[in-house]
Amino acid sequence: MERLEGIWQEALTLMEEEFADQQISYKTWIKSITPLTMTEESISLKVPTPINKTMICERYMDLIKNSVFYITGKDYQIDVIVDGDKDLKPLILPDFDKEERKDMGGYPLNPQYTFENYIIGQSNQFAQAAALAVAEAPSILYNPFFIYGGSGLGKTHLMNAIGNRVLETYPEKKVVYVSSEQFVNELINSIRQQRNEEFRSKYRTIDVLIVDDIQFIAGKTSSEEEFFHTFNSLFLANKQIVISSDRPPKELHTLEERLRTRFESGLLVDIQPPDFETRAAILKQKAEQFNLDIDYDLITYIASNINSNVRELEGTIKKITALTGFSKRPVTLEIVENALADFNVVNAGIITPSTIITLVEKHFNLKENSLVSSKRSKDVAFARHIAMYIMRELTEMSTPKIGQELGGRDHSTVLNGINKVEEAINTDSSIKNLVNDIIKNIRNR
Ligand SMILES: Nc1ncnc2c1ncn2[C@@H]1O[C@H](COP(=O)(O)OP(=O)(O)OP(=O)(O)O)[C@@H](O)[C@H]1O
Repeated sequence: MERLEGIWQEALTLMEEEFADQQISYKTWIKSITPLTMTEESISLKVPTPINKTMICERYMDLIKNSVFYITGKDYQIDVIVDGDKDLKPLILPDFDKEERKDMGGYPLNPQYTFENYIIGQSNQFAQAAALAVAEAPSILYNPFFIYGGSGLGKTHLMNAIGNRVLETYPEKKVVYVSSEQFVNELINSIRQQRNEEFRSKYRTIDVLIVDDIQFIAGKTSSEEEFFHTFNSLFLANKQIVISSDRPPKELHTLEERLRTRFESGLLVDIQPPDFETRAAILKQKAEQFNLDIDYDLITYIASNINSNVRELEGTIKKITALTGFSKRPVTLEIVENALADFNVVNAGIITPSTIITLVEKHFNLKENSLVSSKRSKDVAFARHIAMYIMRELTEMSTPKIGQELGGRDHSTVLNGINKVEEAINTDSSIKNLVNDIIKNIRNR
């Protein structure tokens, strides 16, 4: 047994390297394995759920076998056994007629939004891997699952992809996708029509509840109250809850504390604006989707002019398609510039964190890299706070990402810095002018 444990530890190290940035998948499928027994020919491994077994057998068997072979020089047979003691099987309701789903309310899922056509890059791979894990094993892995990020970065796409995949894999499950605005409207109508009970029973018999843009519920007391009860009853019944928001729960300032705590109790993932390669890949995919014949040079030209929002990338492709008259006319630079003009971005240049850092340092006459250093002198700390504030204003970066850019500071330090600058701007007009000047310089650089 000791030998097996040693082999397994080494195998884990090898396998972890293979997963590189996909730590969620590694933890979910590989780290959860317990080595059980070993004979001359075979090794048995224990996994927590039947879904883990399926995933191991279908996706990761070669990886495991190869890693064990690399360490032992022997081709062991690998047996996978589900841990019989834990009843972690997903709750499956009795037969559920697909037609009935139409009566479940909520928006219909968008069949165009799938995992297959979701382009993965550095900015979203963590969110995508976690979303896929949730879709493959609802109620088992990450509950609630909370996705946050700026507008147009693909949250709705991922949420729908989860719903579509759940229905594909578990057609008997009741999946409801709803925006928080729709939830609020339905609640108000049900109160008006004295149909509260109907509303409650509808929302409390769902297997997977997907709520988009939860920020709109924050501050609406009776809706929060109702949502809190819906959340609790689903959660206690081991049903999957997926939530999206434009910011992390901590920054939903008007949200009741108890809801915030509930949201934070599951897995929080963020989606960042896509990097250049991802933008180019998304544009390429969208161009194919619209049958657009466009050179890769022009794709990269668009990718370097639109730097934050996937919706705008998509809009540019749609505009180009319209400008070419839906004909097979080749796309020219002129057409592209024309399309980009709509988004007011031609030659606007990209505002990167390092541009902001450099210009703030120059403005305060600080040495290069002062803001990312560990220096905490008053003037450096003040300039750093200004940089945090400006990053929040001019980019779509989340506070953890801003912290990362500024020398690995944590989310609460960034939030604190931004709050200080906000306060100063509101009380001191010279600081307001100073910040505005720096922003102007960054924009006109
Ligand atoms: N990684 C991606 N791959 C392919 N398409 C994407 C990707 N990310 C976003 N999109 C597309 O960009 C458009 C906008 O995305 P989506 O509506 O999901 O954004 P969102 O984050 O929900 O925005 P909002 O907060 O404004 O509702 C959609 O058409 C979506 O398909």
